[in-house]
Amino acid sequence: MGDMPDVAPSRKHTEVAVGILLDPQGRMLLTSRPAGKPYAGYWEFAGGKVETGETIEQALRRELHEELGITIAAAQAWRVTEHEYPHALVRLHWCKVTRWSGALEMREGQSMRWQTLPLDVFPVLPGAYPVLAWLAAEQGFIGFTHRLE
Ligand SMILES: Nc1nc2c([nH]c(=O)n2[C@H]2C[C@H](O)[C@@H](COP(=O)(O)OP(=O)(O)OP(=O)(O)O)O2)c(=O)[nH]1
Repeated sequence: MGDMPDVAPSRKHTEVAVGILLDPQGRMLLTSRPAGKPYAGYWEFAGGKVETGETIEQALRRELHEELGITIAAAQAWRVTEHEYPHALVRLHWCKVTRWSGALEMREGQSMRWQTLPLDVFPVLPGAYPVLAWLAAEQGFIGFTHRLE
């Protein structure tokens, strides 16, 4: 045990850093999951798995650079959620990102949409539903946040 990195509180979770990119008008960036990944074609917030030794912020910076070609300024951890999928039990570390440099490029062949509530993209990864509810509460938005069919 002495050599184990003191990062993940539980080994059974996959730690994921997720970025809620917000533009100056408060719109949120949603991207579609590329072919070949679980839930391909589902809409999500950009991000990905934390690698050994990385902080959440480092992982988010790496993922957003790899996926979107941007370099983010400081990201602040906002909420943490968990979701159980058939393929994995994930712990999602949600961060709001309002400042970045570089133009958005879809480096993995994804699609992107700037969205306001209610989202018009469909389907959305179920692991993102709770965060949509919190964003709605923050914005004073009442009603369904996303389509279910
Ligand atoms: N990026 C992202 N992942 C989410 C969201 N909601 C949600 O449940 N997840 C889950 C889906 C996946 O199980 C996990 C993210 O893993 P991933 O497979 O996309 O990560 P990755 O890009 O590092 O993948 P890879 O290198 O293994 O291909 O988190 C979300 O809004 N954004």
